[in-house]
Order: sequence, then structure tokens, then C-alpha cells
Amino acid sequence: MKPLRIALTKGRLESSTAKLMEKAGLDCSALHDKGRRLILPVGDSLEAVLAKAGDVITYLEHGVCDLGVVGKDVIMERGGQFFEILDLKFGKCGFALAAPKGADFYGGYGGKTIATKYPNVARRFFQGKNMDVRVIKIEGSVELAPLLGLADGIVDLVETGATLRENGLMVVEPVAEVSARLIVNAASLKLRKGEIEDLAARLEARLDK
Ligand SMILES: Nc1ncnc2c1ncn2[C@@H]1O[C@H](COP(=O)(O)OP(=O)(O)OP(=O)(O)O)[C@@H](O)[C@H]1O
Ligand SMILES: O=P(O)(O)OC[C@H]1O[C@H](OP(=O)(O)OP(=O)(O)O)[C@H](O)[C@@H]1O
Repeated sequence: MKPLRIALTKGRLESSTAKLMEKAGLDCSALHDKGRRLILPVGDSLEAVLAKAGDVITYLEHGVCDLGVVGKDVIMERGGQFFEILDLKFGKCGFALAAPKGADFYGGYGGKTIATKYPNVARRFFQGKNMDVRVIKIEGSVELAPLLGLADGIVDLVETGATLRENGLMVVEPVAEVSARLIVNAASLKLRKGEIEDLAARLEARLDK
């Protein structure tokens, strides 16, 4: 039987993913000693693919990967046709609306401008409030936008709050909680149900509380 292929998000989620798989009894030595390789064996039943977060979903939806580990932030922004089967309880942070300290974000009558790396999440949040805002997509260091006068506020991920604090911004309102999720391609879940459920159960048993 060929190994199940799992797409892992490179970067922040990488070490926690490897730690969890190790706790579940899978040999992750290749991940620790990967050099520049992007496809690596994990135990003898898994093949790990290291990809950018959004690409994890692309590979999964096209059926070239069976499983994926990706942040709920990316799932909320991208959506897609797949099953989310497990909250992995790491990569914990949250979406928040933030604005310059002391600003009355909801005050005044003028239209508001929001800068964000997550335009769909931001639009949905303000639609839920029946508020018509202008959304500008920014690729990173989103906190810059209100400081430079481009936006009234941002919708971004907040973990420790240090980036907001050190740049004179504050949380106006939390938007959603975020953590890493295990996702599965729909056809794989049908065709390799037993193996996938077995892996999910092994991971679930070793999750942080
Ligand atoms: N403080 C945080 N900031 C951003 N993402 C976080 C944070 N804490 C946990 N995460 C999770 O880690 C995932 C990967 O983040 P990471 O910054 O490594 O990649 P990225 O967002 O694609 O950024 P880059 O473009 O810099 O690679 C996010 O999608 C999110 O689910
Ligand atoms: O609350 P904190 O612990 O300060 O973490 C939140 C910050 O981390 C992320 O940025 P990242 O470092 O990924 O850089 P980026 O802005 O270029 O995406 C996020 O976009 C915030 O800026």
C-alpha cells in the first residue's frame, strides 16, 4: 500500500506538527534533518510534503495529497471542498479587529477602511455587523497600515499582543479563535477511511489539553 500523503504548513506550525506526530509514535527523524528537501517520509505509513499554508489546501483539493495540517485562519479565508476532522490545539491565536490606541473605531459617520491579509474574513465580519467598509489587501506587517494613515483599523492574527502593543495599537474586538486543523481530501476519506481514522485517532489521543 502506498503511504498516505500529508501536506504540512511550513514555518510556525512545523515544529508543533512534528512534535505531535512523534508523540503519536511516528518517526519524524527525516523532518528534523530535512535540509532543503520538501517530500519526506514520516514513519512507514506517511509521506510529508512541506508547503505554504494556502498551497496545502490547493494540493489537497486537487487530490494529490490525502491529508493536510493548516491554520483555521487559512481555512476561513480560502474555504474549499474538504473535511476538517481534528482541531490539533496548537498554533493557537485569534483574529481580531485592531485600531490605534484611544481611537473610537465605531464612532463617527465616515466610511471605514480596513487593511488585512485576510480580505474574506474581514468582509464577512463587517457584513455580520451590516457595516459597509473598504477592505485593502496587505501582504504582511499589516500593523503598518493604520500607522501610515492608509486604514482606520486592521483585521489580523494576534497571539501575544506584542506587535499591537509595540506599535500603539489595541484590540477593538475579537473576531474568531484560530488553531491548526487536520483536513482530509473527500475522496481519500472514502477510499482510505480506515487508515485515515486510525491516524486521526492516534493524533487525537496525544493532543495537548
Ligand atoms: N502569531 C501568529 N501569527 C501568524 N500566524 C500564526 C501565529 N500563531 C500561529 N499562527 C499560525 O501559523 C500559520 C503559519 O504562519 P506563518 O507565519 O509561518 O506563515 P504565513 O502566514 O504563510 O507567513 P509567511 O508569508 O511569512 O510565510 C498561520 O496560518 C496561523 O494559523
Ligand atoms: O500577537 P503577536 O504575538 O505579536 O503575533 C501577531 C503578529 O504575528 C503575525 O505576523 P508575522 O510575524 O507572521 O509577520 P507578517 O506580519 O509579515 O505576516 C501577525 O500577522 C501579527 O503581526
